[in-house]
Amino acid sequence: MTSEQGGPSGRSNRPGGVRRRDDAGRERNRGTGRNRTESAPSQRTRAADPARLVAFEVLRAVSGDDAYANLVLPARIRNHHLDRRDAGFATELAYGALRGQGTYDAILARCVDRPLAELDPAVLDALRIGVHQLVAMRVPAHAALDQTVGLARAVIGAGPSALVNAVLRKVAARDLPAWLAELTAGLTDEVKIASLVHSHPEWIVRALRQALVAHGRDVSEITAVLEADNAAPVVNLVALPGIGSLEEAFDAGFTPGPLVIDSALSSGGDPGRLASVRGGTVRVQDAGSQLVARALAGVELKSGLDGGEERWLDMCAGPGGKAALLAALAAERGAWILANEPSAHRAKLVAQAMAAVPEDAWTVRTGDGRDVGRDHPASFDRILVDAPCTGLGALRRRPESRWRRQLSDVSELGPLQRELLNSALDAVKPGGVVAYVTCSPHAAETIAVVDDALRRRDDLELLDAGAALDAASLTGDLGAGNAAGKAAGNVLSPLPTHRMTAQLWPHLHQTDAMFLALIRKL
Ligand SMILES: C[S@@+](CC[C@H](N)C(=O)[O-])C[C@H]1O[C@@H](n2cnc3c(N)ncnc32)[C@H](O)[C@@H]1O
Repeated sequence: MTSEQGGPSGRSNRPGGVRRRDDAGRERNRGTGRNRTESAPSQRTRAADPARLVAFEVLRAVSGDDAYANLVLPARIRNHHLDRRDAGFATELAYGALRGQGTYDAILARCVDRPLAELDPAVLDALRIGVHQLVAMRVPAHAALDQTVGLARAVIGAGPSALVNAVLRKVAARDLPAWLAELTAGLTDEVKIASLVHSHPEWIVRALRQALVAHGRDVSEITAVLEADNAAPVVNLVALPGIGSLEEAFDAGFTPGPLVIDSALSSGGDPGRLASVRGGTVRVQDAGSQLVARALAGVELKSGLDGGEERWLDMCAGPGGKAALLAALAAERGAWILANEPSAHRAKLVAQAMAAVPEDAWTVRTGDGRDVGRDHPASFDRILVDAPCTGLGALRRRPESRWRRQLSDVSELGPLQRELLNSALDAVKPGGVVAYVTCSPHAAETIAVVDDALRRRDDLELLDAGAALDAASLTGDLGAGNAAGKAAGNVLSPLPTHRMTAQLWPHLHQTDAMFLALIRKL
């Protein structure tokens, strides 16, 4: 099926031609009466296709200015007035080229006569965009070549565009399976092979393999984990309980979320077009985040025997996703929540996120969570520590982060994670519960941190986080408790304490890989 595009991006970038893109991003040219694959490079596309230009600008901002793709992309789409279909094409191209960078650079290294580091970074970004179209998108090779060469000519120059043309022609000589066979020929190291085939740094492949075992799963699941990281994630919505409604989202094509109440999901489209999302009563939030927040809210307390209102704390609240859901849940049952965040800018985002919730239900504190235990000892019934972490469980949402993160980040974050958890354990009332959460399954950021707390203190008891997630879910059988893996026959792990913690996985639950431990103070 093809359809004519309206708006500025539907106009031809070439004299005499009208550019059309179908659902798969294929383009058809009409009106020039010339077979463009036969024309010389210098006579081909002279201006950049806006969708490809947007993808290129995103890659340049990410590699040149350390920008975040998910923040840059929407602004560039707006600047270039892309319609919905072009925006989808640009998103797939930018995110795909960023996710696939490891594999694509390995392919390019075989097609360029010098080390890639010696290329102009802009040329390298144009090449990555070209490779993604050639090996991973349903774009005809001639369109991928012509348009990428045209882009390079328009934004970098005629000389570099000739290099781009020559290199991409070599890339186009093989399809992806043939390239992968060539790249991995003679290799026996499973980590190296997975790193090349699934475009993850080797240290992350190693860490995710270890994380599977540490959380009681089988290491053979690594392929599914890496594939899930490379798939475009669905958009999840949450209607703030007692405040928001999903009716408008359902009318717009979202479907009810299967995992958690008051949620919806969609595989495409911009949720920002919904008035309920713009008004903040419905929010974009991964189902895993919703589940861990609801699990904490649902757990039975042995504190609060004084009969007063429950006091909750979100110790690391920015930018406020879980704080907003927790605040709405707190408001429903007459509780109050303090949302703490050290960064003033992010603290403002937290207040904005909670703005739809009655304001007597919440307060924002701008400060270091490590001080809260000292400043407010034994003061809270429920505390969320959504600790700063490597984010290795959310790689599908942050396409560039796998290339930015380093092994050293894991050990650098460890002391902060431990201090925050310890501060929360000081701040919680006896009988109250602390949820320690990360969007990373890395054993050093999850069970090792919880183990240390349990070793250092004798006033703690671990609750069954898997059961709490099940109770918070619609299905009741998530199988996220780490005991589930043990039952599945993995004899290496987990240790007895680990069996009480829980780990969600993108390949199993279609959520971010959130870790949850629920710790009660005795
Ligand atoms: C994983 S994010 C939290 C995400 C948030 N809960 C949400 O759902 O939107 C971790 C947050 O911890 C904050 N943070 C960093 N150092 C901190 C500290 N010393 N005390 C408290 N929070 C800290 C970061 O600024 C960041 O906003």
